[in-house]
Formats: sequence, C-alpha cells, structure tokens
Amino acid sequence: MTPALPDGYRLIRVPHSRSVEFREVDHLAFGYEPDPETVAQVPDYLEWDRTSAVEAPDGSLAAVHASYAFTLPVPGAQPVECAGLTWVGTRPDQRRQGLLSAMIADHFAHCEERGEPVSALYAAESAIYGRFGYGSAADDLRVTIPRGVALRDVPGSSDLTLRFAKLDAAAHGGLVEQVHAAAGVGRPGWIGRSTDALRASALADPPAWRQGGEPLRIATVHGPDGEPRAYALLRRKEEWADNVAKTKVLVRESAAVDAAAAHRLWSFLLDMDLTASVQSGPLPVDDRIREILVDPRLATAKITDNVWVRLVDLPAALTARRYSGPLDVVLEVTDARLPANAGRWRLATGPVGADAAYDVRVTRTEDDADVALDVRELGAAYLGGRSLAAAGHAGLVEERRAGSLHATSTAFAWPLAPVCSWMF
Ligand SMILES: CC(=O)SCCNC(=O)CCNC(=O)[C@H](O)C(C)(C)COP(=O)(O)OP(=O)(O)OC[C@H]1O[C@@H](n2cnc3c(N)ncnc32)[C@H](O)[C@@H]1OP(=O)(O)O
Repeated sequence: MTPALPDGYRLIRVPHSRSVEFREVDHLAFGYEPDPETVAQVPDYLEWDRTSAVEAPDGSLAAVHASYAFTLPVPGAQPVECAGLTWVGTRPDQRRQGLLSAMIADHFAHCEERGEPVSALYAAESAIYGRFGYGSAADDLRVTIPRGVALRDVPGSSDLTLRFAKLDAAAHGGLVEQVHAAAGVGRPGWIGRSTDALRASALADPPAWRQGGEPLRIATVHGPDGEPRAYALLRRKEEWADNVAKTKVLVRESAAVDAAAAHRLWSFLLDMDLTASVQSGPLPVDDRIREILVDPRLATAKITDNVWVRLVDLPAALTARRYSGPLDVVLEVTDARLPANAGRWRLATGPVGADAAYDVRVTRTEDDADVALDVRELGAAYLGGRSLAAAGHAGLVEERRAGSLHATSTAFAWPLAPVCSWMF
C-alpha cells in the first residue's frame, strides 16, 4: 500500500545539481546550519544516485531522504546487502501530511529494485520508525570511567607499543579502516564505511565540532612488527577546579582487534596526565572493558538504541543469517507496509554439517503457526541481540504452540552483541 501524497506533491530522485536545496531541507528539519568552514572540511558523503525527495506543487523540496549501499554483518554468515536510510527530514511547515510515510514506501520500493533485502538506520527519535516495520536491533554502551582505575591483567598487553599523535587523515586513514574491519569480524551490525567520502568524514574535525576541546588526536596500539592492532580517536577537553586538573578524555570511536590490544589501549586512556575521566564512544554492550575493570561499579554506563533493522524481503533476509541451533518453526507474520512479507512462513535450519555446509529454508506454508509476530519484532531480533522470548513476555509476540517461542528465541540469539560503531 503506497500512502497518498497531498494533491500536487510528487516523489522524485534528487540529482547532485539540487544538493544545496536538499541540504537546506535537512537544516530546516534538524535545526542547524553548518558554517562555511565546516562545509569545506566535511566531505560530501551522500550517494547522489540514492537521494530522493517529495517535491511540493511549487517545485520546491518539501521532504528528503537518502540511503547508503551498505553490507550489514549478520550472525554467522556473509554480510547482507543493506540500504542504510539517512538524512530523513520534512520541512517544519510541511509536517504531518504523510510525506515521510510516502518516502518510506518509496525507499522500500528502491530497496526491492536494488535487491537489498534489509534496511537499517539510526533513529533521530526512537518513536518514529516502529510504525514502518523497523525494529530496534541493537544497543550501544557509552561508559565514563574515572582516571586511574585498575584493570585485570590480560596476557600480551604489556608487549604492545602505544603511539599518540595529532590525527592526520592522510597518514592514519588506512590504519583506522584496517583495524576497524578486523575488530568487527564476527560482530553482527558492525557496518563498515562503504565509500571514500564516508571514510574521510569519520576523520573530519572542523573547529565547530570540537566543543571547546583540542583537535582530534589518535592513540594507536602496535604489535612487535609495528602492525596496528587498536586505535582511539579522541580529544581532551581541558577543565580545572580549585587548581586541580579535571580534564575529560572524550573518545569519538575506538576499536581493537583482540583483547591484549584493547587492554593496552584502555591502560593508556585511563592514565593520561591532567585528566579526570574517560568517556568512551559507542561500544557493544558486551564490550571487553566491562569484563576487565577490577571494580566495574566505578564506570557510569549509558545504554541507548543503536541501529534499527527492517526486513524488506523477509525470506531473503531470514535465509541470509545463521541461527544458534536447529529450528523448525512456523512464523505468522504481520506487515502492514509490505504485504508480500505477511502470512505464514516455515523457517527450518539444520545443524552445521561436518563440511560446514549450512542449510536455512524459509518457505510459505499453510500449516498452523507456532509463533505470531509483526515484522518489526523480527527486525529487532535479526542481529541476534534482542530476545523474542522477552518480546513475548511483553505481549508483543504470541506463542501458539507451547515451547516454540523459547526454541525460536534461542535460535535467533547470538553470542556476540550486535552494534554499529559509528552513526550514519
Ligand atoms: C534515519 C533518519 O534519518 S532519522 C531522522 C528523522 N528526521 C528528524 O527527526 C528531523 C525532524 N523531524 C522531521 O523532519 C519530521 O517530523 C519526520 C521526518 C520525523 C516526520 O515527517 P512527517 O512528514 O511529518 O511524517 P508523516 O506525516 O508521514 O507521519 C507519519 C506518521 O509518523 C508519526 N510521526 C512522525 N514523526 C514522528 C515523531 N518524531 N515521533 C512520533 N511519531 C511521529 C506521525 O504522527 C504519523 O503518524 P500516523 O501515521 O499515526 O498519522
């Protein structure tokens, strides 16, 4: 069902030649205006063959959205093609007349045309996207830790070398992406920056973004042959109180390829002169730092929703991931926006064979349903970080055959918590 637009409005693709107008809608919707220095220093990272809008009858842009061609790491399998929805905005004077609803339908149609079975996003407000079938599929953790707290020993940490420098995009860009990719192996949701412009924007540091802190620095950890094994992009924000230094270390993003490298990095961050605390960037909720703090209570933790996931092509999406155990279940799915997903589906997986062959079948069935749920709940559970049983406990998933929800929930769960380490 395509929601109707008001008379005279139409959905269009936006070419690069209209980029100023496109950005202006977003500035009006979000309430900001980048200064010329920021515009000059942050690369244009939108993909201009994936930018769309609603045009008003007078030819102006009333609402906009864009997407990135990502691949989304899923539990135990190759990443799946994924449209990363972004830059969604409706002009304040055009709100609540269905423009977003029409743009989302358009976005799903583009996903289908491009063969992208899932879409993911960061929600500006968490109440917006559930109605469109997106489920909150991951949380992220941000910790603030006082300087000098003790860490448990991790073998090999003290053999590694730490370097600290002013961030130089040309010199450090390759290292950051190499470590980021290696650190995310096996981690559902760990989306990589897919274009040079996105990679460059991760290192952008215009003065307006510094909030009174120093320019971005980079701490890197190296193995015996100098190979990079961890990094943190950070800035210090100088503060003094009664002649005592209270400077904060603000980490934008960090990643480590293994436990020793993570320990070496944190040992450095938690022991910087003149500082009082370290505030992390977005981490998975099961991050190593939670395990290695001697006194975890000293860390203040904040958990927020991270990526949201929408199954656009349900059978393709469910077939593209692995499950934590054998399963044979009939799911009855509701999907108000994409009726092709609705109805009864048999999801059957066997054990992994000796040859590592793995079989997942998702087929239409007329058999009685074991578990009934909306596509939103399937999206939430897709990366293995949300419990379908918990959703059932909350009244959002219905168990029709005793025991089937426990089995389904167990199979969808995954040992490593999903997260995306950067906001898009
Ligand atoms: C992935 C991203 O880019 S996230 C960024 C999202 N953008 C922003 O937050 C910028 C500021 N906000 C806006 O630009 C707009 O308010 C938008 C884009 C969120 C909504 O655009 P609109 O064109 O007004 O949405 P539309 O009229 O299609 O509303 C669809 C439904 O969503 C609801 N809705 C829209 N925005 C919100 C919201 N922020 N919170 C809760 N419900 C919302 C509407 O009430 C409506 O409900 P209904 O179907 O029950 O009537």
